[in-house]
Amino acid sequence: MVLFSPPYFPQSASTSVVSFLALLLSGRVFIKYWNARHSSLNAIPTIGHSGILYSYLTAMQWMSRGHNLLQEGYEKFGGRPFKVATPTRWIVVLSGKRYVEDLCKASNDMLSFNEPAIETTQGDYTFGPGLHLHPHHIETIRSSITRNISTKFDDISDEALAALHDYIPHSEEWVSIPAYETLLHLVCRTTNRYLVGLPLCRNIDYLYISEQFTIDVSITAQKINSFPDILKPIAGSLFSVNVKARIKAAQDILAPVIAERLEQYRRFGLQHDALEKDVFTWLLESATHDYHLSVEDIVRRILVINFTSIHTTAVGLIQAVYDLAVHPEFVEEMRQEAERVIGEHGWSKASLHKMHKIDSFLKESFRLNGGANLLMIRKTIKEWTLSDGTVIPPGTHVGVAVDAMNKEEGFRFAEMVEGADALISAKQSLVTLSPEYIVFGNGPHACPGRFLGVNNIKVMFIHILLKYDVQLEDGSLERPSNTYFAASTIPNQEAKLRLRKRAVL
Ligand code: HEM
Repeated sequence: MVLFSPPYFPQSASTSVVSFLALLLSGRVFIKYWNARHSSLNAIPTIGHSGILYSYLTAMQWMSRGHNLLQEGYEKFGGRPFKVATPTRWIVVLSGKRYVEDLCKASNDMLSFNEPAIETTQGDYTFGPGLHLHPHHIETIRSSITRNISTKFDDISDEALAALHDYIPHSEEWVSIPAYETLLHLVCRTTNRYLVGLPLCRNIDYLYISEQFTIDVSITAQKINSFPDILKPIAGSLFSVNVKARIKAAQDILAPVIAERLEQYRRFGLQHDALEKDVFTWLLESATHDYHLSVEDIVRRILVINFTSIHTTAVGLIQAVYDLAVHPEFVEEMRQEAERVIGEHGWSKASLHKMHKIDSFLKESFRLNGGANLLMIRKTIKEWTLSDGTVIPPGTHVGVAVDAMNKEEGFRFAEMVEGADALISAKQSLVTLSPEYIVFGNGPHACPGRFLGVNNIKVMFIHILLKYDVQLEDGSLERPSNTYFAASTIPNQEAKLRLRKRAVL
């Protein structure tokens, strides 16, 4: 019989190992302490607690009070840079035109967009390695996805109408709908009609995956991020099971279409007329490596495009419809504009550009209730000196307190559509980037999908505006409150909307 016994370490050897590890640990703690004491971060004022230990008290509040901390810092330091402790690191918070311009001017070897983005999503474990290495899908969004909006405008509009028909009970009376859920479904179907086309965009399982993928990735990344770097590979493989299952389920649905498209591409190349104008072809157009031409890689990139587009677009639409419900005084003015432009120029992408009042309304809605209260997050690669002389050490996360910066003024629709301001708003539309208006970020990494997102929001918003009277459930004019979580702003998920079909159409 073999007796299993614990491995034998002579007493002195095990004591030496323990002493060595303890020495290593205290060395690390000492280096961290020394670096913290001598970091140039200490010269930047702090909101909340700043001591090496006390800062953890603020870090613990970040998840529930991040929004308040940013607002308090913005007010206390009058728009000058400040820092705030979060559970994983210090973040240096900037605000205002001057610092946004500093961010935009900094080169890619000074500030990294990708590092914090990969960290936040734990992309290597969630999306899978390779996606960030050659992110050609961003080129797909910048080129083909943006270029084809005009050509496929009728499809987008058709799907928005079909989805409204399916999701809103048919009645001549007022009907009540859960706002968040219904508008999210509407966005998901409309966006996917453009991306993957019929019949996939109505496949319930595919739609469910498209909506859930963002949530799965966010939850998984949070779990992985709660582990120290050294344990992340283990946490990554343990916690990414759900995301992997979701990718596999998407692959089961999309594989036949992708396999057929790849076959057509190999036989005829990209010039073949029979190649549909959709995301499958567009991804082939911007592919740069052989592995991009595989079913698995294409599925992952379609999910990532959904990840970047569905919830961002839905937040924009939901907040805009809440604003519509609480600002009945602007409804007639916008309806008249939409009807006049459609009457004179038809219903097309070009016509949307002529609807300045609707653009201004949406711009205000986006400005006051975006999807995040900290944007343009970057990580310093080298020591970075701001234009006011503030020095930020390498390896620091910086971001812009967009919400605090935007909320200085209330809903400015009336001023924007009257007098001189109307001219300004016509020139600076919702998609125009500027250092004062950063809902789509700014600089080299400004949102490449904003043209599609805004086009789709306008199409859905205008259909709702023209087809329905919209109220909050009890006719209340009080805007449904947002939920704030760390740096995210989530539109109210409980509010109900009352809709009544308009008699005129
Ligand atoms: C209309 C709603 C949208 C909003 C509010 C929005 C907002 C943003 C913001 C704030 C950024 C970061 C910019 C920065 O840090 O400078 C961003 C980046 C990005 N967005 Fe959007 N977005 C929207 C829609 C979309 C859509 C529809 C797509 C895809 C079709 C998309 C794809 C992306 C991608 C790929 C990036 C990363 C760009 C890069 O790596 O350089 N977004 N978006």
